[in-house]
Amino acid sequence: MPFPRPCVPEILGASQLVVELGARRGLLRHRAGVRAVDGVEISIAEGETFGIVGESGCGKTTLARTLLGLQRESAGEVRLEGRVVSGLDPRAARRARDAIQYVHQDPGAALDPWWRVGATLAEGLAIHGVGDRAEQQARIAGMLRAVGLDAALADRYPHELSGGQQRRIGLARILLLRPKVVILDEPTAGLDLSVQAAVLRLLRDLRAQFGLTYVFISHDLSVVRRVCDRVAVMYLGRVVEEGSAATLFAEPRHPYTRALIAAAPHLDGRESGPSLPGDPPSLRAVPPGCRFHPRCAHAAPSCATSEPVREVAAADHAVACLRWRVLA
Ligand SMILES: Nc1ncnc2c1ncn2[C@@H]1O[C@H](COP(=O)(O)OP(=O)(O)OP(=O)(O)O)[C@@H](O)[C@H]1O
Repeated sequence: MPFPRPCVPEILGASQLVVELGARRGLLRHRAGVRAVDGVEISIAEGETFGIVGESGCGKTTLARTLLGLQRESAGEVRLEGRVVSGLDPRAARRARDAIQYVHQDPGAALDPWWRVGATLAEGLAIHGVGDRAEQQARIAGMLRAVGLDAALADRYPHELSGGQQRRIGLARILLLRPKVVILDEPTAGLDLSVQAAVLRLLRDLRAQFGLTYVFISHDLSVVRRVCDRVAVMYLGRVVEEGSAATLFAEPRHPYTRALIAAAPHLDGRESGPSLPGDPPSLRAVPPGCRFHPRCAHAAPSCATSEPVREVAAADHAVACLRWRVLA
């Protein structure tokens, strides 16, 4: 049975997506591959933060690489902004998906240790033929400020930056390419709680500033529950459950989702995870009667929703309020 979906336009989607890895087909030796992605159907709405969770090895990274065009699909299709972008050769596949960028889970790995940060950032712009040297430098300085860093950091080498600063540089690097969809692979892994909160707040601000859609891959269910509008749960290459974060964590239906939530520390119904400075102190502390979602463009009289919608996720609100808009 298909999962309920929000009524805002899809920006990125996949149907019947299958990815087999490691298969060998020869005359004498034949080796079956691993179905790392097995019939996945997803539809990600413009402007939302879509979480993908599941245990190690369930296929999250392979799905992300396939959406990006770095891994060829064995069957099925990938859609970006209403166009089918699958079934192409690797270079064409990646080119067709310029609007999707990936933030690596190890930000240091995406930076060349021998290059100053500014040179790495400029290289991305040069490859995409953006501006002359002066314009590139101006854009880099502006983007470093947008991610909360001093422009002077462009002169540093990666090892001269903290983990949090490296993550911000990783974000600056891909945002310079003006993506519409950003795949964040474990964006808070290895950070202490206060740095996690700062990174999550930055991600939220950047989403609003640049009109981004996020695909948020994480093992940390407390962070996923806090920042994602909708969540897909993967198990053995399949999406076994998908729904709004609020509903999925409150009333998980699939036994695997229940087990995953039961195994997660601090997910006993209390607010958990890093608090985000600048957020409402607690979503639950918003007085009942607030009738519009933070990202709904409609004030109470014109909004079709009658619930205290700050307590539900954006996707639920999107379903309830047909005129829901993303304020980017
Ligand atoms: N190149 C490959 N050849 C064969 N099998 C692979 C290859 N890469 C990954 N796999 C297998 O595919 C499955 C999915 O791997 P994937 O890395 O996508 O999982 P994941 O959910 O991202 O894991 P993690 O959370 O640990 O990063 C695993 O069983 C893995 O062993």
